[in-house]
Amino acid sequence: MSLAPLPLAVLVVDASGAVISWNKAFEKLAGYGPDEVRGRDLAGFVEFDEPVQLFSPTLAQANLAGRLLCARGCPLPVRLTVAPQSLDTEEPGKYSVIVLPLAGEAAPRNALLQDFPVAELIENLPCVFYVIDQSGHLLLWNRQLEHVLERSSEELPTTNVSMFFDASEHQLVRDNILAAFELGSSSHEAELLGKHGKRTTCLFNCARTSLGNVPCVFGTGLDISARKKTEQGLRVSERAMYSSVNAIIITCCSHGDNLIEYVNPAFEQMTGYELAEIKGRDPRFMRLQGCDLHEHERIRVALRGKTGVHVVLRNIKRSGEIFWNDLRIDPVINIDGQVTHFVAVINDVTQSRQYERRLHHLAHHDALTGLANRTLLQERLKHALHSALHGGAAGALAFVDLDNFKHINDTFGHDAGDAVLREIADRLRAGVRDNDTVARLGGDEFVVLLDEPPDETVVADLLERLRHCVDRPILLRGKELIAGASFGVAMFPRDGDTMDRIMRAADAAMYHAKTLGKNNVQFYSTELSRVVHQHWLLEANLSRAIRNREMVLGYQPKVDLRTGRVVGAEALVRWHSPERGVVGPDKFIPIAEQTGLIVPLGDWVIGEACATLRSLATLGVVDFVISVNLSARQLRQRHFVEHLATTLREHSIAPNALELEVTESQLMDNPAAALEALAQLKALGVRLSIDDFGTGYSSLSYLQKFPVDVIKIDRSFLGDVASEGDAVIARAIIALGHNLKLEVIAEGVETREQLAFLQDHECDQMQGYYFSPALPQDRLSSMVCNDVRMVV
Ligand SMILES: Nc1nc2c(ncn2[C@@H]2O[C@@H]3COP(=O)(O)O[C@H]4[C@@H](O)[C@H](n5cnc6c(=O)[nH]c(N)nc65)O[C@@H]4COP(=O)(O)O[C@H]3[C@H]2O)c(=O)[nH]1
Repeated sequence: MSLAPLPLAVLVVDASGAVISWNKAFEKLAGYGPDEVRGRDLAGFVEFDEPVQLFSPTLAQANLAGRLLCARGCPLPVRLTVAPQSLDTEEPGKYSVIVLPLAGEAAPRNALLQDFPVAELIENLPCVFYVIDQSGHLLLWNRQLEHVLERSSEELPTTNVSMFFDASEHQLVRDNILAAFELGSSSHEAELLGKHGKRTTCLFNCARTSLGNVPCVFGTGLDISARKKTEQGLRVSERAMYSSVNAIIITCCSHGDNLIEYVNPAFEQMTGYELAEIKGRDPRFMRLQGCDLHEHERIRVALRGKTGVHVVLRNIKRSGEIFWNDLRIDPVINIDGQVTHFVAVINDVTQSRQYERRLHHLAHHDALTGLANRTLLQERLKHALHSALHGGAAGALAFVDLDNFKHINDTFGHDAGDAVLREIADRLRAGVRDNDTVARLGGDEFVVLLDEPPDETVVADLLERLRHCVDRPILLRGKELIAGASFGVAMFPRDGDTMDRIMRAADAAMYHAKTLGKNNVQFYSTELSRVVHQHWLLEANLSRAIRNREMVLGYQPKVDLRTGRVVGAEALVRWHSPERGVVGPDKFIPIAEQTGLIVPLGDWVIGEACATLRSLATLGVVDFVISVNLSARQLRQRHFVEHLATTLREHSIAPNALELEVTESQLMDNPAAALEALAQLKALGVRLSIDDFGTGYSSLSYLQKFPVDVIKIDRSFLGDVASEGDAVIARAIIALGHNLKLEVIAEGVETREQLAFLQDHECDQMQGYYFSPALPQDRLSSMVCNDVRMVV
């Protein structure tokens, strides 16, 4: 081991105490030259306070006090540490003696420093070291600098140090070196550039000195690249946080609470609160009391568990305005793994929330009336049914169908219809409690869902009251309209334990209310279910029957009352059902009307009647008229006239061989629309007849305008022609028809007296069991071909 660089005074002695080696520091401390040390004993230099047996093989370490006998003459109090050089196995029995002056007696610091191995130290410094002359060139440097600059030691002294930096920093570097020369010291940060692109940011600290009278600056450059990078990163995050459009709150939770430490400008702008006034407060001061409790609980749990959470809730701004927050809270963990802070990012989602709500409202409400729509009704019914099935409380569902809506709509137009629907909606809504639901399913179909009514009597009373409300006149453009409504009610779970069953039961009850003459309230019952079931069965079978051609036409002859000749026939449809036998039209025509099946059925009847006319024509029968009954629904079909023209053309039938019978009530339902439809049919050339005349309330002015050819006296007026009442009406109808230049036909003629009456009053034609019921086509053909006549 070399003792030379050690700053402490050290001697190495053998077991006899003879000095084997020593260092410069010892010479310095004792004031002897090497020749004066060599060959002497330790005892020649040191006086121990107590006599000691020093060097035994068992000695581990000894601390002793004594005096160093210095060359200067005065003994120096010292402490000696003696230890065997046990590691040096080559030279056993050697001991190190470190001589330390006691406090106050230390050699001057400079003296120690002079012995310090400065060159080695500089070389191994963990930073850049340099000495620069006034021209800006390096005089001295350490390995670290070569390494950072990626240059060899030959290149360094020839380059001005400013060249080791980016051009943008040259001035800064020069200024700082100059400052050190002028002011004694300076410090700055700059980035050293390696020859091959390496960049090292250093903190330079330099000071003025001189080497052999040459003024220079020396200093160190500490690599702060990593710190710079972190600082830079922090600055970016801080900036990002500052300029984020999302509001950010940082809270501190180190002391078990959660208090605001920082909010960014976006937060201040969003809430109106400034950092200064809310710093140190718990962010909960902004919450809307009593709302979003579930969300607040989730936040509480997350904060306690030091985890993240995402919620959407309402808070209050400084202005008192409530706003919707999309709030994401995340913990911030320090290097020790402790959660010290939480960062909350808030997005104001008030607008999108309102938009969502609006969409939700639109998706769940009827645009015209604002009532619940089918979707919302189903949701509420599902919920009510669930409570009924599991909680035991019953519910009631009522279907409400307006009785006169179609008439109002057709007569007064759609605007009036809409106004009526809105008014009815208001009345229904006003008549129930807040937790009940009133819905509109479309058209004039309303539904009332009663939430947990006490019993059926209460339901009946309430719906009866609602019915009265709906039945009150509605004032529209100075006219009083009455909508009237039929109510069908199902109690659940008694009448159904699924939504579908409940709806069907209420629908069935409403259908029943309609058949009972409308404007009444009917509850569902099992008996009703049977009737309705029959109805539905019929409905299902009817559509199949039309497809399977189970329909048959009968033809009731029409007789000229002057000649007794058969001049025409009325086509009457029958259903030859494989299960039920022959079913009369009274049973199925109303169902066909309700379901719309009347349209394909009516088309079939017209086609069939045309085929019969064609077959009669081929038998040479001309001037023969077949009439068919036309339903109002057919008449309303948009392309009915074109369709009819096509059918006539296809069968090569002259239009005036076909007569269309429309009932008086159908025409008067919407006279204006009827007038237009009849005019188009007339233009086509077909004959038109008003059926059941006298049963409706035709206004004479309309009657004059309708382009009809025939009026048909309803058979109820021929009941007892002997009675003055019936006879008067029948006579008046015949006279009226003739005055309007129309033919008059009597239907349902059964007796000789009726016939005589009609002949006496010059009625033109008759049909009825007196002469013939409806006949199959072949029998009609043979009757007409054989000119079978009624005896007149
Ligand atoms: N008591 C009595 N009745 C007689 C007499 N003579 C004929 N009748 C019956 O009176 C009804 C006359 O037809 P409607 O008034 O047009 O009344 C028809 C008509 O409104 C409707 N209908 C029949 N076929 C069709 C059709 O193809 N289309 C449409 N839309 N309705 C039809 O069904 C109703 C009933 O038809 P039907 O049962 O065939 O009953 C027929 C006929 O069989 C009689 O002397 N005494």
